[in-house]
Order: sequence, then C-alpha cells, then structure tokens
Amino acid sequence: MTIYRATYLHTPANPFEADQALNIQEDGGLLVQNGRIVQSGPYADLRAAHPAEPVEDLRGGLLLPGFVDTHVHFPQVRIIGGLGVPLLDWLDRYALPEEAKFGDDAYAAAVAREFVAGLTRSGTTTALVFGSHFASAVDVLFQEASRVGLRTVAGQVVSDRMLRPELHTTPERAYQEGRALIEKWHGTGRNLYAVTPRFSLSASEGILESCAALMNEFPDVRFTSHINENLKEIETVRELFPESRDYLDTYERAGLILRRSVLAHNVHPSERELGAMAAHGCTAAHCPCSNAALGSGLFPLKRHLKAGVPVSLGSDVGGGTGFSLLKEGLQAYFMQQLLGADGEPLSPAHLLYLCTRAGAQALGLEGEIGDFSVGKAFDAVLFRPPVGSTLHTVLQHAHTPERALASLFASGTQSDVESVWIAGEGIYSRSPAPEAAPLI
Ligand SMILES: Nc1nc2[nH]cnc2c(=O)[nH]1
Ligand SMILES: [Zn+2]
Repeated sequence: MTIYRATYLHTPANPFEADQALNIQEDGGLLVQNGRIVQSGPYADLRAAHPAEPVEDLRGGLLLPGFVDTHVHFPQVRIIGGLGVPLLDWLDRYALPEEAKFGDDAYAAAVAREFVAGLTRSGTTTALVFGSHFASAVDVLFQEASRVGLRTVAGQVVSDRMLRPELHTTPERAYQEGRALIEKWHGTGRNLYAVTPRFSLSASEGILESCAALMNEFPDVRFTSHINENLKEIETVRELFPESRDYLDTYERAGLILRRSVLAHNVHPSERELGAMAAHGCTAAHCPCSNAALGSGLFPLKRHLKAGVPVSLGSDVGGGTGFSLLKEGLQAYFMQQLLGADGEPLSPAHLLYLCTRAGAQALGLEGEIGDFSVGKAFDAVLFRPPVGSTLHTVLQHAHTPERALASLFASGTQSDVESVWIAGEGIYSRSPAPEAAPLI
C-alpha cells in the first residue's frame, strides 16, 4: 500500500445539482492498495492509522482525478490545426485524406503511439475514441493503448457513402469486422468497444442496421457518433432521411440510442431531440474548441441541463485543437460567458466535473473512475508547473485551492503535467527539465 500525500480536489457530487460539490483536501492523503483507493481524507488521519506505509509526497502540486475525454479521433493527431473552413469542407480537405492512410498498419502504429502518448501526457486516463475505418488500424490502436495502459473505449468507424471510396464499407463487412474486434478487445484489459457509425450523413440505413445488430448481439458494448454539429450537415441528413423526424431519429429508428450512447456536439438540437435524449438517458459530448475552430456554433448547455440531458467533454482532436481537457474546460467557460443570459455560468467545480466524473458517467464507468471516492481506481494526474513558469507564479499566490484550480484551467497545458497514474500504475512522469544552459 502507498499513501499519496497531496492537495487534491475532486467532484464526487454533480455541481449542476448540488452546492459545495467541489471536495478539497488541502493536505490530503489517499491510501492506495492494488490500484484502488481504500482510504481518503486528511493526511494526518491516514498517517496515524498507517504509520508504516510508504508515503509518496506530492505536495506543491494539484492532484486531480484522471481526465475522461468522451470524443477524440485516433487518426486525426497529425492534422490538428487545420483551420479556416467549416465541417464538411474540413472533412474533405484535412480529415478524410489523412484517414485514408490508415490502411497501412505501419502508419497506423506510428500515429497510435503519438495518439496514446498525447492523451496520457495531457492527463487523460480514459478516452472514448473514434477509431479508424480500417479494422486493422483499430486493432493497432487497442494494442498500443493496452501496452501503455490507457483506459480505451473505441471502435471501427463505419460508413458507406459521401466520404472517399477507400473509407466505405458494406453492412455485411461492417458487421463481420466489428464482431471480430468486439470478440478480441471488448472487456480485454482496460478496453471496451464502441459501435461507431461516422454520422448519418455517411451511414445508410443498412450500415445503421449493422451497427444495431452488433449492439443487440453484444449488449455491453457502447455507442458513439456525431449529431447536430453543423447546419449544412443537419440539412443534408434531413434530405437523406426524409422519413425521420430529425437527426436523432435517424439513430433512434435503428435502435442505437441507449443510456450509454454518447453523441458528440449536439450544437443545434431541437426541443424534441433534447427531450428524447433525456428520456433515453444518453449523453452529449461537448467539444468547445472544435465547435469554435470549425465555426459550428455555441453549445446550448443551459438547454441541455434544463431538458435533463447529461453533458461531458471531448477534445475532438483534430477538429479540436489539442488533447488538453483543461483547454476544453476553459473554452467551455468562454462559450457560456459569451452566450450571456442564455449561457450557463461555469465555476471551477463545474469544469472539473465535466473533465472527470461526467465522462465516467457517460461511459457507465462511474463506479470505477471519475473521482477519488473510496473504492475507485487510483486514476490521477498531478499538475506541477515548471518552476519559473507563469502558472507556477500564479499558483504560488493563489489564496485557496479553488482559486488554484481556476488558474489551472485558465493557463494549464500538457507541460504542467508532472505525473499520471492509471489503476495505481505510473503511466507517465515528466523527465526533469534539462539544466538551463549557462547564459554566457
Ligand atoms: N468534428 C468532426 N465532425 C465529424 N462528423 C463526421 N466526422 C467528423 C469528424 O471527423 N470530426
Ligand atoms: Zn468528431
């Protein structure tokens, strides 16, 4: 067993529903055994109860639960920063040409290393991953995620129209390839499978039915897709599915919307869709940097909360501009500020919840991860800005841990991550900064 001594913060309660939801231990202790938290609270209490246990002293930083990214594209690491065009043009110009390269396993393996490292070094310990259209590349992703130890919920992206021929499949092949991947990876180690049609624009009823067949045969798998991101996309889907009431209905009619379905974006939902999503209990994965970068729109968080639709966060790399959920939290805060009276004011507690427990709940993993309650896995990220950095200065002068958390969201980046643990296992540790070269 090990006692981790730290200033730690987490949100075991939902700050959108409860006051004082931010739980802070200024000089706290987490007793970890076999990767699980067996006791937590003031360090002095834990030390008194366990005088002989080794202590890992993490004071001087901020220890948070590992981040849960509920929407991120494996094949899009190298195209981060493709700016200047809206979604459908962005797909044609940046995303699809890159994704067409993933039939080459060596290429897929190289990007898988970059992708998994990018997530873990940003403090993400669980990710719902939009995989590749190529089954072999999805296999490569699961292999790399398993090698590193990242909790991964991923699946083969399936479509049969309007992308590029090499990315199209058939309902029969989608079923067969999906089935083989589920049998090999769903429930293997820290991996789960998510059935993943790209979006209704590129997935015919036949493809959506093959997705439903997999979900019926393997009821424990998850589901994710895109919805209501861009006005032109929505209009095209309406033309393609004239018999559907709306975008959500294209998935509902196929039986794809369940409690653990995660729908990315949902920037332009109808009231009917919000009501139906709340009734299904499914989640909207809000991707603020992507929505801003592609000009998709300002996310109606208040309408989601009023309708009772749970919201989690996603980086949406590469439509999004990086892996850091700190940045997504900050962008979410900006968006809600800009919405004025229609916005939902977000406190540091809201932001931390959106980056952690909200994602755990979206994936049906809230019993396992998402906060530091006793019984949860020790998935954690220690933020300790490099000495001399501006954030280091700001944190030194923060009057309370809550103010420090706010400053972390305001200017924290991947370089401020010192260590990451998953199930108590050290996954990443920042190498000590090279000695500054003498000035002369
Ligand atoms: N942001 C985003 N939206 C999509 N809709 C369909 N595919 C994509 C994608 O790759 N990124
Ligand atoms: Zn996406």
